[in-house]
Amino acid sequence: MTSPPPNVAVQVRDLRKSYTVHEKDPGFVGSVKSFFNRKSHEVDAVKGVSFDLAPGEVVGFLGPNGAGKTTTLKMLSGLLHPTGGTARVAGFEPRRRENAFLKQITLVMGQKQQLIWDLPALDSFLVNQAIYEIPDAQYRATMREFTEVLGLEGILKKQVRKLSLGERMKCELAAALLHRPKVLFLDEPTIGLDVNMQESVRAFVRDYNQRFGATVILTSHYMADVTALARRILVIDAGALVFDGDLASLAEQSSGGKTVRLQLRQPIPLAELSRYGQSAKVDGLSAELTVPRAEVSARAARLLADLDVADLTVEDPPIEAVMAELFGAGKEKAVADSVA
Ligand SMILES: Nc1ncnc2c1ncn2[C@@H]1O[C@H](COP(=O)(O)OP(=O)(O)OP(=O)(O)O)[C@@H](O)[C@H]1O
Repeated sequence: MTSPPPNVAVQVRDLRKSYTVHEKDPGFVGSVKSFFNRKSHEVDAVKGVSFDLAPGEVVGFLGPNGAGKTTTLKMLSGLLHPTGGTARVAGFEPRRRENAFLKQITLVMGQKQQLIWDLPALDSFLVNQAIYEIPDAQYRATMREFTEVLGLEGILKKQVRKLSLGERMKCELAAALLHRPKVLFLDEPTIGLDVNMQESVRAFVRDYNQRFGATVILTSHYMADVTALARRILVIDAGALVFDGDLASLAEQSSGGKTVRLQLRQPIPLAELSRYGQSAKVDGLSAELTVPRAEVSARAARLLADLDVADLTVEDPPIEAVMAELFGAGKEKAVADSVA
């Protein structure tokens, strides 16, 4: 494969990964049987994915459970060898795991930890300083910045096992970014965190991206992470890329209509508002309803002409609703949420 142009940080072409899964009946008899007659089948986890990321781009990588997100990120960070296709990250072929490559990337998995459990986080940081050969001055400067942005003061010297989940996640992020990688693979970095902690992780990632011009691929089940950080969205479903575009165009994929919110000067009976659209709600002088995407202008004009409207806004459905609809799961909930 020829080198990608310098304005491409991540280049993925027809990337594929199949796992061989060995089957075994439960129990001792099953073990003996499988010893003599081993059965297996292939799982095509990633089926020919292609995309390019520009340096500094932040991309949300979305998809239902088992879609192939983690497998893709593991291939891009060199932990898994692809079955087919090619990837180049920061100019390197990930599968070779060259030192120079490892210094350019990081993989953060919210469900896994790299900090040493029985030692203070500071000790793990020193280990990483040695592994990544971070010069002392750069280590101290980065530690100062991270301590300030993440609020690490007071927790660095505590045994990791005694930290709260949120405190530990902040330390995990700091450890993973200490060597100032240029490409970040963040797999569910906010999983299990409370809303405030999620927000501080987001702020940290945003700050890091801006400060170092890092390229970020982020998977998250919390749409707030994605909407706050990423303009571009890649959606993978059953191993295949089914969407690559901005958030607004993802919302366009929804057939669920748009939400019209009204601020009225005169109260209106619910039955009357319901004539203009679906799922109408009235709360005092505030009202909302869902109207078909293609008829938004016409319905809005009618509402303005017929009612005493102080303010009218039109919103796309929440991204959760679009995703639920795209994946055919929780459709009723999606519709309910989209007008909540
Ligand atoms: N080591 C493995 N051996 C066999 N099959 C695997 C292995 N790892 C993942 N798979 C399968 O590959 C598919 C993709 O899994 P992957 O973990 O990449 O999905 P994901 O999109 O990250 O899902 P989630 O959102 O649930 O984390 C799934 O069908 C999964 O069961």
